[in-house]
Amino acid sequence: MNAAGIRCATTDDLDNLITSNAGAYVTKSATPDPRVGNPSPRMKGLPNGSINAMGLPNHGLDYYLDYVLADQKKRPDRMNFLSVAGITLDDNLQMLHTIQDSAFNGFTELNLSCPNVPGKPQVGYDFGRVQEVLTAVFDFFTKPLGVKLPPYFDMAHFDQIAAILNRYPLAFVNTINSVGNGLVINAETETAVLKPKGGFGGIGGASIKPIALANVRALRLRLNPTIAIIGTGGVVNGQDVFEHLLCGADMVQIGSKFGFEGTPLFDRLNQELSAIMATKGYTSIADFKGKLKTLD
Ligand SMILES: O=C1NC(=O)NC(C(=O)O)N1
Repeated sequence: MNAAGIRCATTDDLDNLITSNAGAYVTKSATPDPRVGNPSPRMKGLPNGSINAMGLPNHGLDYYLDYVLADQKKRPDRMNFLSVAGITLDDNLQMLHTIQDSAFNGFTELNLSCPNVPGKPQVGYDFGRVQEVLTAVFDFFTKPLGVKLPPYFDMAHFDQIAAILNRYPLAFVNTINSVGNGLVINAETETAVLKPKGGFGGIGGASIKPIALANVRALRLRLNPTIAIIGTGGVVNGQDVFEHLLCGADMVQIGSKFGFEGTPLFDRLNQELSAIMATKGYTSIADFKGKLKTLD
């Protein structure tokens, strides 16, 4: 499926996704009200990925909630994900109450990892805040909900975030969001390529795959088996999908590459993954999911 933020901000984008061979879709992370986001240029394609400092531009929760409600009426058998990214805890709770009180029966993805709202730290890097948010959310929210996490880079942090997440009835954890606050420069003009935040932005694409796979594997080894894992980050071909699944992902999202290639990507990845499975004699993802071997 797509990753939140990529070709999923408008009803046209979402129509393209539901008529594609993607297994599911997720909507652009919503704030309670429409949001313009950061000034452009705020996203740049790179030779092996992308950098972005979008700043959560979106049409507001009602726009996306209306869309998924209409979709679930038309296609009750299909999975859909509604992403929310409140700037404050109150915004998140307000949006989740709206979703809880609505007829929506799909998955909610609570984005705790947007790196691009100036002055707002990523909740995912403040473990106390993560606990505060999830305690408040699960005080009332009973529908399937998962969290979108930033990448972690320290074994103790994998231990700490997993210990927190295991205390809540999460349907899934989506790991990772972009690698926050990288910097891409144009050496010829001696200028940062993005306008917002002095050019700092989230990095996506092939270069972040080792970080994404590590986070998928570390969390799969630590989270309760009742918590599914969506693997996101660095997927450009069927082998990358295979590697995410091997690390323990139950589903895979594609961001940067989907941004460049569009919906034909899903057909290509499905074909490439099927070819790899056939070569290896696997007839089902269950044959190899989570079965990464180590050298010890
Ligand atoms: O969670 C997010 N991750 C990103 O890389 N960018 C967007 C954004 O800036 O809106 N949000």
